[in-house]
Order: sequence, then C-alpha cells, then structure tokens
Amino acid sequence: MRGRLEGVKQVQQEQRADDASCFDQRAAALFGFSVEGGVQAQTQAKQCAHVAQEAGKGRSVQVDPLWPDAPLLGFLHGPQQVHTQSFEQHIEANSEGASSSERGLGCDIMDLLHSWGVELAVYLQTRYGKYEGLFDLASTVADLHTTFFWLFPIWFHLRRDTALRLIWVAVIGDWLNLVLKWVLFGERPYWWVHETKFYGAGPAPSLQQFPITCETGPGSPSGHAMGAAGVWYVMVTALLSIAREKQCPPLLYRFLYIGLWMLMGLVELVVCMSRVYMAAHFPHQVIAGIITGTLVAEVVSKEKWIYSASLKKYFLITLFLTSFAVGFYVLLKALDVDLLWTMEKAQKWCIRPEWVHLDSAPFASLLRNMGSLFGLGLGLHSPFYKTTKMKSMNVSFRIGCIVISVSLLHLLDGWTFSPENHMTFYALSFGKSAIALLIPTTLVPWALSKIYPVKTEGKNL
Ligand SMILES: O=P(O)(O)OC[C@H]1O[C@@H](O)[C@H](O)[C@@H](O)[C@@H]1O
Repeated sequence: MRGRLEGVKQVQQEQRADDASCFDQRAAALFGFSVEGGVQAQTQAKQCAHVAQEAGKGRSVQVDPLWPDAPLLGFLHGPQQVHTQSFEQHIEANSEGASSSERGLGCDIMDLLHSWGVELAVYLQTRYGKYEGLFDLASTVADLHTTFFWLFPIWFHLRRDTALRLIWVAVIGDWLNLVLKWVLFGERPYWWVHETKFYGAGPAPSLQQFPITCETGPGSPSGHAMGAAGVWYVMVTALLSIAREKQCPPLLYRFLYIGLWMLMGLVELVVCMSRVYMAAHFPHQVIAGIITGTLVAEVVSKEKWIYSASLKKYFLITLFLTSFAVGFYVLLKALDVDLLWTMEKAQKWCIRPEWVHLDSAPFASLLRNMGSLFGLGLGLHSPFYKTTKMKSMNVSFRIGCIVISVSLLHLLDGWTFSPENHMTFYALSFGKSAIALLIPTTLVPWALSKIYPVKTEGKNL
C-alpha cells in the first residue's frame, strides 16, 4: 500500500512539475529498451516506477508486489503524459530489437484505452447528435436522485421490501463507487483529451461538452452505470418474484423473464452510450460500473437483515460508512495524496463554469447517501410510522401516499443551497436527503391517516 501511495504522490508531484518535456524523452527511451525479454507485469511496473523516479529527479518511488496493478488502477495516469508521439510512432521508435512483450506496454495500455474511448465518443457525438435529448434523459434518469425521489416512494407503498432493498443497494453501491473512484484514480475524457500528450504535436480530437459533462469526481467506475445496474437489478428481480407469487403461467413468466432482462440490458446500453457521448466516461469505466453495480445488488439482495434493521444499526452503519470514507481521505491527505484532485481538473477544463456542480463532488454524494440511509432508519423507526403501518395497507390510501409524497419531494427538490461554504453545503445535503426519506416513509402516511379513514388490506400489492 505504501508503495502505491508513494506512486500516486509521485504522480501528483510530477503533474505539478514543469519539466515535462525532459521527462518525456527519458520515459520514451526507457520504455523501449530497458525491459528484459519475457518480462512480467511487475517488471513493467518497476519500469514505470523507474521512469517516474527519473522524472522526479531522484525522489524515491517504492515498488511493492501490488505495484503491477498500478497501470490498470490508473496510478500511472500522470506518466501517461510521457507521450510526445502517437502510440504507433512511439512503439515504432522504440521497437528496434525488442518484441512487443519487451516494450513495457503495461505503461501505455491506459493511454490506448483512453484514446479508443475518445474515438468512440467523437463517433457518437458526430453520428448520433440527433439523440442528444435521449442521452441527456438517460443520464438524468440513471442518477440515483431518481431512486430517492421517485422510485423509492412508489415502491415503498406498493412493496415495502423492494423499496428497502432499493435504498440499501443504492447507498452501499454509491459508497463503494466513491471508494473505488478514489482508489482507481480514473480520468474523464473531457479533461484527459486536453492534458494527455498521447497525441503529441498533432491536434487532439475535438470533444464536445454538455451541461451534464463536467462531473467533478474521478471517472472509474461510472456512478451512473453502477447505480442504474443495481437499481434495475432490484426492480427486475422484484417484478419476477411478484409474477411467481401470483402464479403467473409458465409461458407468460418466461416471456416476462426474457423481456425484463432485455429491457434492463437496453437501458444499461443507453446509459453507457450516454455517459460516453457526454464525454464524462471512457467505455471501460461504464462497463466496470455495470459489473460492480450488478454484483453489489446481487450481494445486498441476499442479506435479509436489511428488512428488520434496528435504528441503532442504521445509525452505526451510517457512522461507519461516513467515517471510513472521511478517514480514508484524511489519511491519504496526511500522506500528501489529494483525493479531490479531480475538482481542479473539472474547473480547469469545463468550458462553462456554471456546468461544474458541487453536488457531483465526492463528499456531496457521500453525505447525500448517508442522509438517505439515516433518514430511512429514522422513518422506519419513528412512532408515527408504527401507528400508520397497518393502516397503510389500503390501496387507495397507498396511492394517495404515493401521489402526495412524490409531489412533496418535488417541492423539496427545489430547495438548493449555495456552494460557497462546502461544509454547510454537505451538511444541508445530508439533511435534505434524510427528509426526502422521512416524507414517504412516515410523514405523509401519518398525516394522511389523520384525515383519511382507511381499511386494512393484504400485505403487499
Ligand atoms: O461516475 P458518473 O457516472 O459520472 O456519475 C457521477 C455521479 O456518481 C454518483 O455516484 C454520485 O452520487 C453523483 O454525485 C455523481 O454525480
């Protein structure tokens, strides 16, 4: 771990250093010749570290057995700036007497992946420009905001277990997304294309930006793809289990099964295309998002205690997840690694300052998620909830709860706060998210039960 951190620190220091061209030449020379034939990933990684050390003019880089992962983990995104030539020229210039395995390709793989991603984004922007509205909608709907403000209130009054699962999957998934983003140090196309030296002296591809392009967190894995995969997994499995409970005929069930999973696949595809189109992600990042999101949903769905967790448990889990993320940030800060390195890049490369939003920042999403989890715990354990939960079985009562909750949440959503003071912004984000969960779980059912006589019906719809 120490070696990795040194590597990251090194990279951050190098990014600050103004001796890039000297670094380029040393790196180009070293990449080509000093790797022994048949080398394994670790040797390549040491090579990269050596390059960084050279460039760092004697600052030490420790190499540990974990370091081989570093290029894939994005830790060498600083050294990506070693290129003064195109990838092909670079390989050609350094290939004399060396086989491809001898060229230290481990150091270049991320550049290559990024350049392919940029090509795809340019292709989508050129070819599918007329679908910009659809892509914009896909990214907006895939944001977890939709889960907290729309899907949850609806599911909560139709099928409570599914609603709880949605929140747990969304919160745990998004928390993991944050930690992975911090660990993987992923770039985003909209700034990478300006900072890389991959394209050498030639023009870099021209990537358009949109109002939702300028995300301020790292790029890998995609939060939208991850969130959408988790949330859709929960909804599809819930609908299939309702069909089984209702003893749906086998043929119809099969049709439903295939149809729902295909629908989910289609939605994911559009979300992924949207993130690449918006120049917010490289393709490998959205694929990673879908895989991790599905895994999180699968694992969390197996946990039965989430349906009956005590308030103490909600509190402790919220505290643990928050402290872990904050502790991780503080620890790395103490080691001179700034996990908020992406904020500066967003501000620097976004073509319109008003497209950079603090609510896309890592701590804003952390506090929002924690507020939602805590709000859910409070809602489920409030005395109001206890008095209304039996009454809320009536269908018209449930529909009333859904309509009023969604309307109130829409009003709550209009409450925005100034980003000037970050601490206040994060604290208010926490509070707003907690209220957003209290409204459908307890406040609306309680208020409605006071004015609306209800009859108790079956358990779930
Ligand atoms: O990684 P992506 O797809 O750009 O998604 C970014 C979003 O990721 C979510 O996980 C965060 O909650 C949001 O705050 C953030 O805006």
